[in-house]
Order: sequence, then structure tokens, then C-alpha cells
Amino acid sequence: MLQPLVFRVRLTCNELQLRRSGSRSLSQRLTASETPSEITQVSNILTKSLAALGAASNEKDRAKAFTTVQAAYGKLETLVVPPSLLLQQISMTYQLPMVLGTVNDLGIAEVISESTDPKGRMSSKDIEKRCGVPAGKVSRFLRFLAGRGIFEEVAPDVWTHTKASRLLDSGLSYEEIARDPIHRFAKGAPIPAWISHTVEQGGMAAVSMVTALREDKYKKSEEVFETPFNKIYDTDVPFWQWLEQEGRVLNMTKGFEMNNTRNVSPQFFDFSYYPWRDLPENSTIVDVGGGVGSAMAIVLPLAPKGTKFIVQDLSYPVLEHAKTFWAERDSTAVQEGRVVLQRHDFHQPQPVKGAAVYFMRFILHDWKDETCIEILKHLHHTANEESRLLIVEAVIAHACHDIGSLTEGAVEGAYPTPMPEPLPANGGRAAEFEASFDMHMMNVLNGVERTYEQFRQIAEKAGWKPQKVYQTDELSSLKILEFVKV
Ligand SMILES: C[S@@+](CC[C@H](N)C(=O)[O-])C[C@H]1O[C@@H](n2cnc3c(N)ncnc32)[C@H](O)[C@@H]1O
Repeated sequence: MLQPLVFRVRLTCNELQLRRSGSRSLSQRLTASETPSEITQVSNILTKSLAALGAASNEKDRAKAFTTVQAAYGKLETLVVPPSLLLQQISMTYQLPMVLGTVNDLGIAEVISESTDPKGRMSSKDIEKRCGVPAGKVSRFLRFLAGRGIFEEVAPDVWTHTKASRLLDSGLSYEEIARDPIHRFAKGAPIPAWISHTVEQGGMAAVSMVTALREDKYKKSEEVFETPFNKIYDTDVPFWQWLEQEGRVLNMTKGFEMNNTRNVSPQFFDFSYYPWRDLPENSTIVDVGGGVGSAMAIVLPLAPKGTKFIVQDLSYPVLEHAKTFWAERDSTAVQEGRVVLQRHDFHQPQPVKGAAVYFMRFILHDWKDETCIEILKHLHHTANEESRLLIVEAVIAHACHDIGSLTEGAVEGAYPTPMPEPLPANGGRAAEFEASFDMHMMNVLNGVERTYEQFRQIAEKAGWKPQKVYQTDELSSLKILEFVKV
């Protein structure tokens, strides 16, 4: 059944190309990568992975199938859409997150949630009455997002929530939103806080990348205070300090709390593949730069009885918020000393000697290699022979299938199973979230998402030897990289 469909798509595509490129014949313009057989191969992968998705009985299989589906339709798009159209379309995709961020900022999801209609519908005019955004703009924003499954247009200019748009509802009333539009993100749900950070500061920094990188200062710098973010926000302090100055630290911290909500963000969450149970009883785990310690809240039930958790962070507001975070989850954890909240700067010597585990999630991707080595040396200095260093970060996979000799001598789990050819080995479209994150880190902090080789190199320079790489969840490239002292 798929063949005629593919053929139809192909014809339409060829017609488009003919119209665009004038007189050259079709056969002259077909390159090897455009051959129908490649389209057929990808279509077959898509059909099979869709069937696997339907048949999946557990989360792991579902995630694997879903990722392959995404990789296949991404590849299919590059094969069927004429390249000139593809480039034009891609060049305007920045509008999508901007509209998402604007709708998130204006509190439109919360307004729709307040609908008194039995089916939860609300017209653009009624939305305007409630929050003052002109009905015409409301319709244009929501129709754009509806194309991606965020809100649904159920009648002309009448909207309801979808599963995705419901997640934009922060749970605050519209009055609360209007009272303090910026700081309310620290008080509401994690997804709106996350979008607010990525779209506003991340988006502004991304938009500034083109002009910033024309200047040598920004093009060549690896410093945390010389980034496109610094240029557009006209500040020479690093992003973390800027958040403190602006009183926005908790907005960001709230976004990271979503890691603790399995149904919202499974890809950040599953640490069960690591053998926590094998740690000796009464061990100490130090979460270096741990934020509120949301990762430790996940590890706590997996670790042996008597394990002590020390959550370190430099930011006073973060540590203050951490008290509330733990009080809401485990009312006695801090009181009884099972969880210790400690102020510590990871650029300084580590005060907790000989811990069983030094854990760091989403820290090294903020820093250039030299600084990472310095941070890891502090941990090396204080660790003992039994200590484990666990780095939890996205591990960037290569897009090519032939990675030469890279796998020689690599530890178990270092390189993921590649996607089937002719899909890119790293999944292409399915790996775009990690690639976007990498750009985000570059633009905001001159940070970097690294490949396994890059992690290995910085760790070895600080005296750590790779042991094994554990996956966190099939959905993501997030891994637990385990090292021991050389
Ligand atoms: C990207 S967040 C990650 C938080 C946490 N590890 C997690 O995964 O949820 C980075 C954290 O590093 C903290 N941080 C930044 N500079 C630091 C420093 N020099 N020493 C300790 N913590 C620092 C920030 O306050 C923030 O909480």
C-alpha cells in the first residue's frame, strides 16, 4: 500500500523540481541520494517502526520505535522535499518556538483552561476579553501551534486544549500571571518555566548568534562571559550571575525540576540502569552543582539504606528553594541529615573526602574543556580508590556509520547501536533535540555537548579512567558515564 503513496509524493516532488529548475530533464537531476530505492528503504523502516510502536508493550520498546519513526520521517522529508524549498522552510522554523514562547508568556493556555464550556472550548474573542491579546493575533498564534498538535481549532477561531497544550498550563490563575509575569515561572509548573528560559534567553541568544559570530571577539572566545547571550543582553557577567542579578534563578531552577516528573520528561529521568544497590551501606553520594537536588530525589529510593546525599550548589536562592523542594518530597530528609544541602563552589577544592560517588548532571556541558578538567581535578584530589565519578550528560553520537577506529578500546556502552542505513547513524531528526541543546549551550555559556571521546579525554587529563557507560532511557542520548581514579 505504501508504494503508490511514495510514487505520488515522488511525482509531486519531481513536478515541483521541474518547475523550479527549468529545462534539465528529470533523469539528469536525480542523484544517488535521491533514488526511489532510498525512499523505499526509508519508507520500509518507517512502516516497520510504526508497527513496532503499535505493538510495543513496554516503555523501552516504545521509545526505541518512536525514535526510529522520527529518524525515518526526518530522512524522508530530506528525500522528498525539493532542496530549495527545504532550505527556505528551515530558515523560518525559528518562528515556531517564538510563538510557543509568546503564548506561554501571555498565559493563553491558562485562560483556555478557565473555559466554562462543557467541552473546554474558547473563542479567540473570549480569550481577548480575558487577557487583552487581540483576537486576530490569538488565532494566528494558535493556528500555527495547532499544526504541531499544540491546541486544536475545533471551529473557526475556536480552540481547545490538546495533551501538549495542557502542559503549558502553569496552574496559576490569570490574575496571578498578570501580577508578576516574569517571576511567576518560579511558582508554576516546570514546563512553562522551561519554555520561558529556552525561548526567551536561549532564543534571544540564538538570534544574536549570526551577528555576534561576525566579530572575532565572540567567534573565537570560549569564555562564559563572551557569548551571543552576553552581546544581546549587553552584559559582561556569565549567564548564572545574570540570573541572580535579575532575580530569575528560580525560574530556571523550576525548569530543571521537570526532571523529577517522569510523565513529563522521561528522557531526563531514568537512572535505574545504574547499579546503585551495589554501593556499600552508609555510603555518601555528593551531587556537585546539584541545583535543588532533583537528581538525588530520583536516586534516593534506588540506593542502599543509610546512604547520605550531599547536594552542593553555589547559589543561595537555589539552596533556599532546595529546602522547599525536599520538604515537599520527604519531610524529614533534611532534618534527619539523610540529605545535606551545602554551599560549595566547584571551582574550589572539594570538601567531602572519599565519597562513594561524586555525581554531576548537566554541569560539564556549561564549561570549556580547560575548566572541566579543573573541576574534575578537584574531585580527583579528594576521591579515594573506591570512589566513582558519575557524569550525567547527553553524549553526542556521530551521524556517519563508519566511525573508524573510535570503538577500539572504548568501554562498554560508549557507542550506541546506530540507526539502520540509510538513516543517519545518530538518528538525524531524532537527534535534533541534543543538537539544539548543544547550540543553546554555545550561545548562552560557550558550553558544549560532547562526544564520548571528548568526555574521555577531559576525564583522563584530570586523572579519571572510564569504566562503563550506562544508558538512562532509550528515548535519549543522556548517559551515565562512570569513571574511577587512575
Ligand atoms: C544546569 S544546572 C544543573 C543542576 C542539577 N545538576 C540538575 O541536573 O538538576 C547547573 C547548576 O550549577 C550551579 N552552579 C553554577 N556555577 C556553580 C559553581 N561554581 N559551583 C557550584 N554550583 C554552580 C547552578 O546554580 C545550577 O544549579
